[in-house]
Amino acid sequence: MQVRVLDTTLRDGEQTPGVSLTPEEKLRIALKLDSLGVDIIEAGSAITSEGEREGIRMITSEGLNAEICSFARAVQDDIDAAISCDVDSVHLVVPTSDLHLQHKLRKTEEEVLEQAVQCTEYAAEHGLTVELSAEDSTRSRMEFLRRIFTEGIQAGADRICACDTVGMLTPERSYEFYGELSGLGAPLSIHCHNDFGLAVANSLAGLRAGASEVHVTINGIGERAGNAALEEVVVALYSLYDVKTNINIEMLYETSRMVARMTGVYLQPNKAIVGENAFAHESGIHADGVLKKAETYEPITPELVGHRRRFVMGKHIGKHALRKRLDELGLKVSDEKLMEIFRRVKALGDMGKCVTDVDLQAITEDVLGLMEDKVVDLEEVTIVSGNRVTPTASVKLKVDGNEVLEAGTGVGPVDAAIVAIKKSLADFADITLEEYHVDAITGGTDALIDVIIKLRRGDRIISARSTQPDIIMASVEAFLSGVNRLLAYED
Ligand SMILES: CC(=O)SCCNC(=O)CCNC(=O)[C@H](O)C(C)(C)COP(=O)(O)OP(=O)(O)OC[C@H]1O[C@@H](n2cnc3c(N)ncnc32)[C@H](O)[C@@H]1OP(=O)(O)O
Ligand SMILES: CC(=O)C(=O)O
Repeated sequence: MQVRVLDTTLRDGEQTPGVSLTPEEKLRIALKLDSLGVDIIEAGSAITSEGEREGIRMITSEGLNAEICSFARAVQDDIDAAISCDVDSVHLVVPTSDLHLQHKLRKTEEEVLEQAVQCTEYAAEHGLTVELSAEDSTRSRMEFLRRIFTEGIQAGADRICACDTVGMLTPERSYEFYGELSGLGAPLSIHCHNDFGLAVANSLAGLRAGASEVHVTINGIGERAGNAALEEVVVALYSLYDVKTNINIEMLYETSRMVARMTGVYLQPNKAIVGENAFAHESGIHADGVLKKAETYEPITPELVGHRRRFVMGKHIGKHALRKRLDELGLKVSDEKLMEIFRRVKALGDMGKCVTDVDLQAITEDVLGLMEDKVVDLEEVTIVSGNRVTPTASVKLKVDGNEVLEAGTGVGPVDAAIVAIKKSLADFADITLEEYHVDAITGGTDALIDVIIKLRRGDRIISARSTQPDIIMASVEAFLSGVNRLLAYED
């Protein structure tokens, strides 16, 4: 069995409140989806706006492998708009529940049926592949649903789709429901929403019942709680049901990240398959198991979906994972020192802190006694800054026992201070600042400032950190801490 994938990230996904993509962004995502291997790209809803049509046209003019589809209501103008974008197909949507007919369309079943048939004929006559879709089908009368699909197929619909528009199915009902629609004479598609968190389970149940196409979005974005997530459906089919799709599974993680970046809808860390924690391990028992045999706590390999495994340091850590991380950071320690580092990591965890690599390096260097004799010590720092002066800093340092006085100017007070320190050390060691990152941990102008820097000396790169309410002092301390650690390694 092979399942076809219709990706609607660019249509239903873009209907996520707050998301709108420019034509160029749509094109970039479409190119990615095409290389991912989706069979059909629902590129948008051509009637929506001029920009939407421009985006769809940009996509159709690329000659992609995927079929390019536009959403259309059962309205001739919508189909004409789709035709003007040169799409291959329309996802022609007709509400079918009494609720939608009476309150939204204010039409009878007969009127809607006629509208659906006419629009199907019109689209087919204009050379479009037609996927006739019933909106709110899972709250519709089965008899009417079967009738609209049967007459739609007679009118030229190539495929039919039943939408669980507000996510009302359960896996059991989905199996029954799609089973009843799977023998009507055209391939059946599934379109499930995630209002009860069941979109993926319902999609899988419907596919098992005989549907052959599934509508999904990257990261499960879409209206309200979203749609069935492509990555979850595809990997479940592959790993749990032994069912094939044309998706290049190893591109799932990069595609997920791209869509998150471009839509601004970022993932919760525990998102299945593509979340940052999907292959991360902190607890000692798990990490030890994974180090010995990854399958113990990983149902699939991270490489399968283009992700990566991570071991996270914190309260639940065990010694095996700690040793591994220290090895990766190039820090060699005895069993006795390992126990001391282990104890300190646990103590930080008990204080509610997460332990970053910078913290782990600092703890290890302290335990190893690398920091006992600081080569560089700050005696004084003075800053002058304002709207009519060039930011200037003077520093007095003790460098290897000798007093060094220097001054520097910069684009701001932090830059001036770092320039002055670098000048003080110029004759002593060739150290360069590779990265500087600053965060305000708490809110307000009196916030705690967290500065993380990366320094290089030759081939060795280290990170250092300082957290203080004063951004200049945090920067100076982080810099000097990094310098001392680099110099300590020299010994
Ligand atoms: C479940 C889904 O995801 S449906 C897809 C949702 N996507 C969109 O809405 C795409 C973006 N939408 C838009 O840009 C606009 O809503 C447009 C251009 C489609 C229409 O805009 P407007 O003409 O201003 O109408 P508006 O959006 O206010 O109302 C929708 C109209 O379409 C009708 N309609 C809704 N669905 C359908 C349908 N499937 N087939 C036919 N008519 C429909 C409604 O009854 C209403 O008609 P009315 O004006 O006669 O009352
Ligand atoms: C058509 C569609 O997106 C829905 O019914 O959910």
